Parts: sequence; C-alpha cells; structure tokens
Amino acid sequence: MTRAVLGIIGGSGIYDLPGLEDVREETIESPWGEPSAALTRGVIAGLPIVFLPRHGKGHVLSPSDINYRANIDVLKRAGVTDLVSLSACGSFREELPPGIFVLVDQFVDRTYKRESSFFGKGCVAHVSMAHPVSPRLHVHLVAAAKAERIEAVQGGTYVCMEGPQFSSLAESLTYKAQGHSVIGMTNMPEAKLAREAEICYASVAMVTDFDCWHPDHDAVTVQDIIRVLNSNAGKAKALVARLARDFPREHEPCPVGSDKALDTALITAPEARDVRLLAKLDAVAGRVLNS
Ligand SMILES: CSC[C@H]1O[C@H](OP(=O)(O)O)[C@H](O)[C@@H]1O
Ligand SMILES: Nc1ncnc2[nH]cnc12
Repeated sequence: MTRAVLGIIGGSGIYDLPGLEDVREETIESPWGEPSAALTRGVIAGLPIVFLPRHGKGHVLSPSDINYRANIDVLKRAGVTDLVSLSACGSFREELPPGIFVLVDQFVDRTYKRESSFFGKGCVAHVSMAHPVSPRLHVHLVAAAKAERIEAVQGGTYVCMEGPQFSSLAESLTYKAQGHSVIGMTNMPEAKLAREAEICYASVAMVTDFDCWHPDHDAVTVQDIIRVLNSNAGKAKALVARLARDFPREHEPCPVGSDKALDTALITAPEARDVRLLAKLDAVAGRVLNS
C-alpha cells in the first residue's frame, strides 16, 4: 500500500494554494539543479499536498527557463504520487471559450530548447507516452469539476510550443486545422518527466484566449490573458480543494502503468551503466535501480 500524496504545479496566475492546513515551506535539493521555488507542504482533509509554482514566486521564470527536471525530481523526493498541472492556455475551438477548463488527455510536443529526459548517456530508458495522462487522476478531476459546477471538457490535445512569443497566424491556423484543442508553453517536457519519475500526471488547461486564429479576436496579449487568469485561478483553487477532499488516501494503481513506467523502460546493461548518472537517478528511478 502506498500513501497518496497529491502534487499541484501552479502555472500563470497561481503562485500559492490557499486552504492548506499545517502549511510549511520545504527546500529540497536536487542533483538536477534549481527547482522553480521551495515546495509548500500542507494538508487538506488529511491528504498530504505539495505545491510548486512553476514560474517561481513573482513569475520570474519563462517557460524555456524552467528547470522541469529539478521540479519533477523534488516532487518525487517529496513523495508525490499523483501530480496535477494547472495551466493557462489558448484555444483552437469556438466551443472552448475563455473561462472553460479542458481536462486534456493528449499532448503534442513542439518544444526544442529544454532538457526532456532524466536518462541518457550511461543509462538509457524509453518510457511509453502513448497515454500521457493518468486515467484515475482524470476521473477524479472530472468529478471534482462537476461537484464544484466548474465547466470542464473531458479530453483534448494540448500543443506545447517553445515560446515565449505567442504563435504566428500561420502556426495557429495549422494547429487548429490539425484538430488540436489548446496551446500552452509548459506541459512538455513536464508530462514526460513525470512519466519517467513514475508519477501519475494530469493537466487542467484553463482557457484564457482564442490564440490568434479567431477572426473576431485580435492578437493575444498578456493584459487580456491576466483578466481571464484571475477568475480561472479562483475556480482552479476550488477545484483542487474538492479534488483533495475526495481523493483516495491510498494511491490507486494506474491503469496505463504511469506508476510502473520504468519496469519495461531500461535498456542499458547493468554493468555498462554510468555510476554518476545512477546517483542522480536515486529518487526518480530508485524503485527499479535498487531492486
Ligand atoms: C501568461 S500567458 C503565457 C504563459 O501562461 C502559460 O503558463 P502556465 O502553463 O504555466 O500556466 C503558458 O504556457 C505560458 O507560459
Ligand atoms: N495563446 C496562447 N499560446 C500559448 N500559451 C498560452 N497561454 C495562454 N494563452 C496562450
């Protein structure tokens, strides 16, 4: 039996998590470098919660500057079993207007300037990303949104662009024509790294704008986004509080194997593995490397 620990990564506009009891800050060192901030630990209705603002306090980190590996590593060290990302995003669909939450189930990774794996020279691993979102976490988010009367759509594809500039009209029209739902700049490689760390992951993509494809809406501006962000953030916090109250206290085995992703992933022969890399993998891959 594994005790469930719920991790929350706050995106743009979400730099704290009110409603936690027994709150304390915890700084955890990572061999992967500096995480975005100290972790905030607390409890909601007895469930341990760990919160991390991905852009740092005061939003000082751009999407390309976030150390996603350090963030996931410290969350793993903090015992997080299930991780929810709260993210602002643009929409490619008329029926997904600003204010709506999309409980995405797929990602397209268009990033190119980020470290996207814990593994590499001296310890190679290939995890499956066929189903990047943990279905149990998704189901709990659907139920929490329903209970809080938050308008949330089940399923959708999140395109992760490098940024920090927003898309050109040609890019926006291309992603729309490809049938994708929303666009943001942060869920990759976060989702990939969570999978490598055997943490169940789900993302709440909170629509702030129509990107730039929409004939009735001008180009995206941060000012416009912030106006929607603030009301989205209030709903997101209510969603998390409900999710936590109703969340199983024991970690539920993941139907798509997120929590056992490394069972079938390592390919480097044990005698050929690099001991320095193995030392850095102590938290992320300790379960399989030490067995
Ligand atoms: C402030 S709008 C652009 C910014 O917002 C999103 O961040 P997050 O996913 O952390 O909410 C988007 O990905 C960009 O980083
Ligand atoms: N239109 C957009 N493109 C990329 N990231 C976003 N975050 C919020 N809106 C966005």
